[in-house]
Amino acid sequence: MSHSLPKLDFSQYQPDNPEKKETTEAFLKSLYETMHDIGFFYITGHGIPLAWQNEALACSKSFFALPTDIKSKVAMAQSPHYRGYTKLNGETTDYKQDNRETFDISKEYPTPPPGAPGYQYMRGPNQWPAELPGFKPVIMRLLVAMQQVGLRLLRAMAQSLKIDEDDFMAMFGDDLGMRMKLTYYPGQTNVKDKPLEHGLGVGPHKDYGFLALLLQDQVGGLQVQRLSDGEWLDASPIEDTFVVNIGEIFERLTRRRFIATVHRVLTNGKHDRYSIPLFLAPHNQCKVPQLDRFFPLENDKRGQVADVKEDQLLQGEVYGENEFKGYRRSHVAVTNKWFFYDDTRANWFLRPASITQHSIIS
Ligand SMILES: O=C(O)CCC(=O)C(=O)O
Ligand SMILES: [Fe+2]
Repeated sequence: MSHSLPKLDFSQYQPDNPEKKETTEAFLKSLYETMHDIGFFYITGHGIPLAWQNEALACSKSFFALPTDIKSKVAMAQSPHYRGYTKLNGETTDYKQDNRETFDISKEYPTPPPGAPGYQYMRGPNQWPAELPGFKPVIMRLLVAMQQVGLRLLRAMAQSLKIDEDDFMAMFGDDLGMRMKLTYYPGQTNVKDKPLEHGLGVGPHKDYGFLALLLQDQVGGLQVQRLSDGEWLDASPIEDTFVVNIGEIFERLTRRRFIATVHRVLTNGKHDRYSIPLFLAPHNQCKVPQLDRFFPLENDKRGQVADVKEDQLLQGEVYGENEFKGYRRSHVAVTNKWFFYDDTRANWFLRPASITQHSIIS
């Protein structure tokens, strides 16, 4: 089968090995061209064992196969850190309800101190299903491995853009923003978890933050919209590869030298599909550099800015505040249950325990 998206071999990228200077340079050139023209590619040579990938997909499948009342015990509504299970059709993309269930995980961070502003609660512990004791180690093993590959890809991207690598990487660090989503897209013929008729697992969208790295099973359904002609290309599954793309904020920071490409997932006619995307973003306190820090406007080749909506602009704003804004909107019930806006302090805070325990909104 031919695949219309480029495939890059990440083992060619060895920036710390002087003997691999040429292959590293060649990799960076292809990376730049790919991110400039298409904004989506597969990576091979990533170093994550196939067994870790398959075991994580199998664990994810076992989780979604649990009865709804068991899955609901780790519902996202239970977590002020926006972690856990979201039921079928629980989120909306491009005005249509998603035909998927998700389970959101991040690194295990300590709970923020009492009185911390709301956005700091994006960090905190995960929820884990007590019924599946083997789940956590297998999922966390993949999360750590994908995070390492993701950070290495970001470093390669900075090098290919010829921007200051240390300056760019300082936006991430230990407290980086990270989110893994286990996803389950029931097939159109699934009678238990019947998808809506519109046939979209997830509607057309650009990812928001910086980098997305995706593991998918062999079913297929992910499509990428080519910028030049609007054509939808299949990102057909290729075993032992990950699919890479960037988010809107990064697109903006590069002044569109790199593009954040629109993509969607079609519901498969017959088969259920499982995928595991990981999203990386700057650390909580990071002030994303002014947009012309890396690329002053006078050197702007494309003369275009990305279409990040005005209220998502990040200039001078703490990244964590912005990320929190996105989550507040996507998961309104979770927000109402856990947070309130305090006019006097002009910020969001966790509701006092007495209120959350008796909350009428669930
Ligand atoms: O499941 C996939 O293939 C892609 C999911 C996706 O685009 C997303 O969650 O942002
Ligand atoms: Fe996406």
